Amino acid sequence: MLLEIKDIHVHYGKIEAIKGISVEVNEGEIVTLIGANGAGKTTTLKTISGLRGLSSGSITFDGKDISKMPGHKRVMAGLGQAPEGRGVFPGMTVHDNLLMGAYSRSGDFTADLAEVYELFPRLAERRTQMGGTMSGGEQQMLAIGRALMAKPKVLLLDEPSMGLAPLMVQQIFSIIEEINHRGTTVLLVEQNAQQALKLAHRAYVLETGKVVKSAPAAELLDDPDVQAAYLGGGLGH
Ligand SMILES: Nc1ncnc2c1ncn2[C@@H]1O[C@H](COP(=O)(O)OP(=O)(O)OP(=O)(O)O)[C@@H](O)[C@H]1O
Repeated sequence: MLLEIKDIHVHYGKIEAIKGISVEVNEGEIVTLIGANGAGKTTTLKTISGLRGLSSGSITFDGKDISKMPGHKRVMAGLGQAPEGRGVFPGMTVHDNLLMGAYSRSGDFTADLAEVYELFPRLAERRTQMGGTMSGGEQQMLAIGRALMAKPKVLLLDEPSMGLAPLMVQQIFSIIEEINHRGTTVLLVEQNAQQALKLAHRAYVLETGKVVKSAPAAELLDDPDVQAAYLGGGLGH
């Protein structure tokens, strides 16, 4: 197993937001965490990336306990992050934003830059444009491209579909699929349960800080409870 989150508890002050969540991600998989607003998806992802500390439980990545490792070291160890709200540097060009993604690496990354531009032709067209003037979808592409520049073993994605038009969501999701085909494992947090379940191999359903279901994604797409709660009242897919 590449990434193992074991019985983590996370607090905001006295409030326990995550009440014992366990998630496993195997090499080569796309795993998704779905759930309503406030279920704890983002907090779980932030805890994995090191932006929040945990009160108890453990996170093991690539055979090492990283529970107490600082966030930037987790990136260097191979946990790539494209944060919620994108985190693009607005006053830097697209190109420089991408180069920032490789800051922790040594050696030549020309081939990786070329691959990111190949995956995202839109970024290649706009390489001299300022990050802050890109559209929401383009900024999402840039955030993912920048994360890829660190050559992650696992890519952590926090709601990449947020605020995007359906066509752009489809584009982003098909690029995520392609990134996975090329060998990167993906852990995806999504409100858009339908799209996420279509893309992922396995999924976890979170409710109020706990996992209430975990199963192959295709199974959850057909689960009447999941359909009623997260897929538009079972209107099909
Ligand atoms: N900075 C914070 N301070 C206090 N409580 C917080 C903070 N961030 C999140 N919470 C609380 O933690 C719980 C989990 O929130 P979280 O953002 O992880 O959920 P989520 O499933 O990602 O939802 P959303 O899709 O709305 O982001 C919620 O009850 C939320 O109010």
